[in-house]
Amino acid sequence: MSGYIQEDLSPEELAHRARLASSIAGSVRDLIDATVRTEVDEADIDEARRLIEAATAILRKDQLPGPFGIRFNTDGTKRSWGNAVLGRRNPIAPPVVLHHEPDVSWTEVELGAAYEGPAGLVHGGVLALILDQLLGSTAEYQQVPGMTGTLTVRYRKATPLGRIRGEARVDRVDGVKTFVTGTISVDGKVTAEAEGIFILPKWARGDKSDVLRRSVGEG
Ligand SMILES: CCCCC/C=C\C/C=C\C/C=C\C/C=C\CCCC(=O)SCCNC(=O)CCNC(=O)[C@H](O)C(C)(C)COP(=O)(O)OP(=O)(O)OC[C@H]1O[C@@H](n2cnc3c(N)ncnc32)[C@H](O)[C@@H]1OP(=O)(O)O
Repeated sequence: MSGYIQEDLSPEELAHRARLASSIAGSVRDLIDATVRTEVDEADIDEARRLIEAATAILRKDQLPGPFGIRFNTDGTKRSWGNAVLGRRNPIAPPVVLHHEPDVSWTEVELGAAYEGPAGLVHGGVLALILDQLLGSTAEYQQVPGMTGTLTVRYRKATPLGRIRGEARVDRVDGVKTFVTGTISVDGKVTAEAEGIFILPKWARGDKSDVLRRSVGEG
């Protein structure tokens, strides 16, 4: 399967690239929030556009031919820096930082104006996006990874924009299928519940899944 790349970078080089990735993505994320909320006049919009287009031209000077892919590091960690939820380099990603404990994986993330659905509330698709990754990464961390086969979300209460907490646990494993449950909560109250069935695809069964199972955690 293409897009999975082994890269041998020194820890110093990796740390350096991580800093660069986070800094540019953070600036663009701030730009997205500023764009959603700006009230400036046309002259300021024109000036801002000129500067943004100049910045884009600088970044376009040297580009990957396609998406970032998933890169495996020598220490066994991997980088999914283009990932839509976790991607360190991806300003569309909230970004979600996952914490894995023996029985539970969790995240706390601040969702601002760019993630709005109903007025003042988090878009349901954004919650599903976060739950998909959280539940999928939980399965991966427990060494029973898979692609999302089915994700079911029950929205119990509206989720206001701001700080949310996600939690997930592996419920059971049945052959190549891992069943994971999770919640989104705000101020200790559950606003959404999910169940995901993660399936190890045929192409990743056997020896390849051993490689994958050893490569957990984001570098
Ligand atoms: C270097 C190696 C790398 C290997 C990587 C491999 C896997 C891990 C991938 C990622 C893990 C990492 C992190 C996870 C974190 C992220 C979460 C987000 C992940 C995504 O964003 S991912 C994108 C959205 N996702 C898709 O793009 C899936 C498209 N789809 C397919 O790729 C296939 O459709 C697949 C694989 C789902 C199944 O295909 P298949 O041919 O392998 O399965 P097969 O027929 O063998 O069925 C086996 C058993 O699963 C049952 N079954 C089949 N399909 C089901 C379904 N949909 N729901 C419930 N159960 C289902 C059968 O009924 C049978 O059950 P039973 O054994 O009981 O009969």
